[in-house]
Order: sequence, then structure tokens, then C-alpha cells
Amino acid sequence: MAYLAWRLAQRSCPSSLQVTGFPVVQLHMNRTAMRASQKDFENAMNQVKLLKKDPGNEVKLKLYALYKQATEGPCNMPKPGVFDLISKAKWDAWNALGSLPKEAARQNYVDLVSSLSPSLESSSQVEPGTDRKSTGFETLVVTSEDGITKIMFNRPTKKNAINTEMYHEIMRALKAASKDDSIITVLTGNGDYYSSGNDLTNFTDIPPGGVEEKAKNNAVLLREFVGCFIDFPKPLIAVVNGPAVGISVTLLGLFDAVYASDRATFHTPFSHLGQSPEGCSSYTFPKIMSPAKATEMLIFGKKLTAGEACAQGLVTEVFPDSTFQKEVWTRLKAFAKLPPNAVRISKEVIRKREREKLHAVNAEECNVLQGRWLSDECTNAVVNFLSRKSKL
Ligand SMILES: CCCCCC/C=C/C(=O)SCCNC(=O)CCNC(=O)[C@H](O)C(C)(C)COP(=O)(O)OP(=O)(O)OC[C@H]1O[C@@H](n2cnc3c(N)ncnc32)[C@H](O)[C@@H]1OP(=O)(O)O
Repeated sequence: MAYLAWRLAQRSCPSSLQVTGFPVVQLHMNRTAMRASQKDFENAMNQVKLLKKDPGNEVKLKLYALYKQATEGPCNMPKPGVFDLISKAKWDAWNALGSLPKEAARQNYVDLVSSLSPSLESSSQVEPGTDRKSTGFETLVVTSEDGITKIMFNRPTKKNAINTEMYHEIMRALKAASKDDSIITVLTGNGDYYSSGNDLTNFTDIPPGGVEEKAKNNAVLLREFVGCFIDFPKPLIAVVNGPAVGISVTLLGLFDAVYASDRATFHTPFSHLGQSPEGCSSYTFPKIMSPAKATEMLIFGKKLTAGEACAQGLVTEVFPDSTFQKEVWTRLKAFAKLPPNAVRISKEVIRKREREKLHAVNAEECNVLQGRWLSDECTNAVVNFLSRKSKL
């Protein structure tokens, strides 16, 4: 539908610059200056050049939405009718940003534009080695700057649901981060969600071997994916910018610090989905928060506020949403100035006793889930989600 909308929009617009009514810019800025202050943002807008590489439609929608959010705040456009495809696609993209602060939207806009522009890598205004953005990711924005590698989930219109491609890209980004010269690695989400967990459409693409083969493939993928978090050698920090669901919550037990906006919530509705815990949460959650509290979350699906998750020990500290990004990144930059070897060795000392146990837990959870995915309980829950009526 979004594709159709864009085709219609392109027919009625004189140039690709105007397709979405917002400027697609190529930034020629010092990367160290890419803190999206209003001035930076305005400078960027003044340095408009058409991108040599025409971004895809999904990206254009993201740019449109971020630009509107950065300049006007949360979506103020009346919800269009079903047949107004162009406006509906724009409304969906803008609305998906929820209450994302203008400052964060400016930053995301700048990040996204610079990730689209290969020529930035060779810009003479880029200070070598101060900030690197990895290209070649469809579902993530990965940057490395000031000793911090940031891996940002980047499917905001799908609430950063983790599809198969994203599982693979996160593993690839983590492997690269484990070898780069950063001191800490940060995971965060673009838009109003941290992540809505496993993309439930992952269950729909059935291979020739049928649902059994699909369940087996998913179990293999999940085991490898969680294994990357267990083995990650540097401090892994979650910057939980909004609600987190499912596997994006359970994995937090494997992080070294979790900073959350007071807008964030933590929800693991596994029983409702006919599924069972993963991400080693069957082991880490009872240890972190007591068996009874873990049961409330993992079996009964109790959704925790950020404050509650902090009281249970799952979250390290909670910040007001209005100052969240500023306060957290200031702190992370200070961490990243610590001596790298001491940091890495300390993590090893703290974590190594548990590693073997965690791999065993991971293997068992994946086996159990493989069976769950073939159950009627799970199938019905996924079908119910995917066949939800449009909320129009
Ligand atoms: C290799 C396999 C490994 C599996 C590991 C096991 C992992 C388990 C889990 O993670 S279990 C948790 C799974 N997640 C969920 O059950 C969440 C499902 N989503 C929702 O309940 C809601 O979407 C919401 C509460 C997150 C947000 O609600 P709302 O604010 O009303 O927004 P929308 O529902 O309209 O969402 C916008 C857009 O995003 C799509 N979407 C959101 N989450 C998911 C998802 N998890 N999977 C697939 N799609 C998702 C939603 O369908 C909308 O798309 P649309 O605009 O309709 O195209």
C-alpha cells in the first residue's frame, strides 16, 4: 500500500525533491557537530543538495515523519480516510513517532540522512576517526563515535519489531562492535518504541519443509542470536527510549546496564502468545528480581513501568523522558573515557562464571520454544494478531 501511495505521489510531483514535501538533504557537516541542535538542523536544511542515491520509499516516509516531528512535534494531522493512500502513508509514519521529542527527531533525521549519503564518508569536513557510520544495514542505524558504538533499531513504523533480517543484522553489528575500538556498545530504538519484540510475521514465511522446518530454523536463529549477547565482551548498555516487549525485554538480563525513559514499559506476554521465556530470562529474571516477581512477568504477563522495573533490578536508572537522551548520553560519554583494558577485563571477571550456564539455559529455552511454536495456542495467538481489524 505504501508503495502504491508513493507511485501516486511521484506522478503528481514535478521532482523527487518534492515527493514528500520536505527536503532530502546531503549534509556537509563536521560529524562531531552532529548533535542535532536547532542550529545544526537549520544549517543542515540550508545545505540542501539532492542525494545522489535516491532513497527507497520507506526511507522517504521516515524522513518525512522525522522532519515533521522535528519541526511541528507529534502528529497533528487529522487521520485520513482509507482511500487517501498518500496521506495515510504519511500519517502512519508520523504517528508512529508518538511523543518522540523534537530534539530526538532532529537527531534521527540528521543520522538517517547521513546514513543515506555515501559521499559523507569522504567529505573533507569529516574528522577522520571521530565518528563512523556503518552502511549496509536495512533495519539498523549503526554509528561509532567518542568510544561508543550505537546500534539503533530502525523500523519505527513497525515499533522496531525484530524481523529475520534484523536478527541477522544485530548479530553482525554486535560482532563488528566486539572488534572495533569502541569502549562500550549501546542498543536503542528509533521512534516511540524501544522494540515490540519478535516480528510476528516471522511465523508466516513457511519453507518447503513446512512449519516443523520453520520452527527448527527459528530455534537455530534464536540460539545463535542470544549467544551473541551472552558472549559479548564489552559493556553492553540498553538505552530504553520507550516501551519494550518480548525478546527486547528478556535480553536486558544479559546487559551490563539498562537506562530507561520514564515512558518505557516492560512487557513479556509469552503465555498470551502460547510461548515460553527466552533470552535466558528463565534464569536471569528470577535471579535479578526474585522467582515470584519473575513469575508475574514471564508467566502472567504483568507489564512493568520503568519505575517498577528499576525497583525489581531489571533497570539501572530511570530518567524523565524530557531529559532522557541528554542525561544518558552525557553519562555514557564519561564511561567511554575509562581505560579500555580495565573495562573489558572487569566485564570478563564479572560475567565469565555464568557464561557456560547461560549457554545451557539458552539451548534449553530454544528447544522448548521450538515445540511451542508448533502448538495451537501459539498459532492461534499469532493468527489473531496478524488478522487484527484495521484500527480505522
Ligand atoms: C527467530 C524467531 C525468534 C523468536 C523469539 C521469541 C520472541 C518472542 C517475543 O518477542 S514475544 C513478543 C512479540 N511481540 C508482540 O506480541 C507485540 C505485538 N504488537 C503489539 O501488541 C502492538 O503492535 C504494540 C502494543 C506493540 C503497539 O500497538 P499500537 O501502538 O496500537 O501500534 P500498532 O499495533 O498499530 O503497530 C504499528 C505497526 O507495527 C506493527 N507491529 C508492531 N509490533 C509488531 C510485531 N511484534 N510484529 C509484527 N508487527 C508489529 C503493527 O502490525 C502495525 O503495522 P501496520 O501499520 O498495521 O502495518
